[in-house]
Amino acid sequence: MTLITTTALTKRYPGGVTALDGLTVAVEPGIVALVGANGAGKSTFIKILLGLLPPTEGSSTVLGLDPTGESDRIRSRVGYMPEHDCLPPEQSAAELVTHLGRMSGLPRTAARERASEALRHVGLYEERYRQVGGYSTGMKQRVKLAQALVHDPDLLLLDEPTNGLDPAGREAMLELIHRIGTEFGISIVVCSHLLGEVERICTALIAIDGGRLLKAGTMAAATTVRDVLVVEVDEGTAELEAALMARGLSVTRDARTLLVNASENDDTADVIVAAVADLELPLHRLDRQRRRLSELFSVPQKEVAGV
Ligand SMILES: Nc1ncnc2c1ncn2[C@@H]1O[C@H](COP(=O)(O)OP(=O)(O)OP(=O)(O)O)[C@@H](O)[C@H]1O
Repeated sequence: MTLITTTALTKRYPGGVTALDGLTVAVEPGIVALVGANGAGKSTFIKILLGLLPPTEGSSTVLGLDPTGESDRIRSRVGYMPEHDCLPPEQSAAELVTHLGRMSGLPRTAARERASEALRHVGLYEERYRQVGGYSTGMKQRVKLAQALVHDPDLLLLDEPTNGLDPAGREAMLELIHRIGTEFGISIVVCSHLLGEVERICTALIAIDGGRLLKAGTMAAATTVRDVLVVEVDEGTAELEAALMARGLSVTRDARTLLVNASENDDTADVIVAAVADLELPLHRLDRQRRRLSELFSVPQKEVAGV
């Protein structure tokens, strides 16, 4: 079943801001990156999917359900990690997550057990009876993730889960999200304005810009390879550059990396390997250059529309 669909989804806030503007997407299950600059409309999109906000126009489905009429059913199957810190400081993580499990409809004992389990998954089991107010930012983010997981959802909507974290904390959070998505088989939508980090852990992408769809599809398609081969040798870069040019290849050099145009000749990789062997150089790397996700946002929108 398609995870999320939207048709011409539009949200205009009172006061005239158009946060979403005719967004049409269909997303398959997996770990989905919802990317866009600050103010692009990501939080608005998530809130509409949860049924917390009505759209001005258009429609959507989440797990086949309609957020405008079936938001209770959606919230029983979807876990939501909001962007901002909204945790009561005097409660322990165990109390808080149990309470939110109860609110999701779990009986008391099941809520307590599920809360312990969710806190174990996010690495807070040992600390679960401490007051949340004394937690670090990383621990607070993990509590928010645990409460999103407590009722065993089919889909997690995570709004900027790495916000406020230092590089090590971000890395750990991304690893955790990836593990939850792959080991538990839960679909996840991760909102982020940091392209590099979602590029690594997500299988699909929805990119929005000013409330409009910039691109949607698999991450592999979004970062498709280019007709450029990347060559690195441990020594002899200049010699190799000259040898490749002598063999008629078009080469540009970027420090220790040689970028070789491979669009005109299928044998380019073979020619490179032969040149490296002739010069008896230690080959360190030879592969196709991938397009980075960040490049999506640095090209004019009309160039991307047809991709
Ligand atoms: N309740 C509101 N009333 C009026 N305008 C709003 C409201 N909420 C959001 N907006 C505006 O709608 C636009 C999209 O906001 P939204 O929060 O959805 O973007 P975002 O991509 O999640 O950004 P951020 O990452 O900064 O939260 C912004 O211009 C924002 O100022």
